[in-house]
Amino acid sequence: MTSIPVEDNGEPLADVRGVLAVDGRLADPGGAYAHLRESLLARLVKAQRKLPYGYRLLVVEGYRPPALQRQYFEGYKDELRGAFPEMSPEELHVAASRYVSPIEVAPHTAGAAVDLTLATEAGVELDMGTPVNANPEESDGACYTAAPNISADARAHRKILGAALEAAGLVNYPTEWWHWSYGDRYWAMTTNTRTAIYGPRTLP
Ligand SMILES: C[C@@H](N)C(=O)N[C@H](C)C(=O)O
Ligand SMILES: [Zn+2]
Repeated sequence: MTSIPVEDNGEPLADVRGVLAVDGRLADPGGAYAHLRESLLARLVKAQRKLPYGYRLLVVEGYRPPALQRQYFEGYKDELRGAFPEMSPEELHVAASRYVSPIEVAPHTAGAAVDLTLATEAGVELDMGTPVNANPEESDGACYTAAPNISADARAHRKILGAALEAAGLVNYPTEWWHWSYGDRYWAMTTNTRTAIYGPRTLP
């Protein structure tokens, strides 16, 4: 994926709070987690309008500073090393990359990816089969978007979420039902677009 060029269009990061419902479980003091590229946020607003009556998007994490992305990647690699001590460093890197992006291609550091779920108007989260951020080991693979080992309700909720977000132009990372992106390298690859339009940046 690193072969896909990035031509950042310079679009600013926008605050999601006050526009969509945002959950505070991963909040940082500066509010970085609640920022996304402007056009991605506009697409989420469109997606929310496509949801059935009474459903809302609930944003959990958007922009991630590079240092935090590295911390997530190394932390998960350490967890895997403890569980699978026989793995070589290369195998650990590949296995960790399934669930957390290595820094070179991380879409959250570009404000181009969002982790989100569905909730009621009152903010009660719907059953999606696993919590947001459940990893493949702890969820027995149920975090995969197309996993068969979830209830019919959870399947229906994933379908509703996916239909609204796809119609708004976002793409899903199939290891994680909650991870959607627009404008990053993974989006460019999936949509056959020549370049990604958002690269890594810092929050002013
Ligand atoms: C860690 C998880 N929430 C996540 O965001 N994973 C993707 C693949 C990422 O790090 O970009
Ligand atoms: Zn994500």
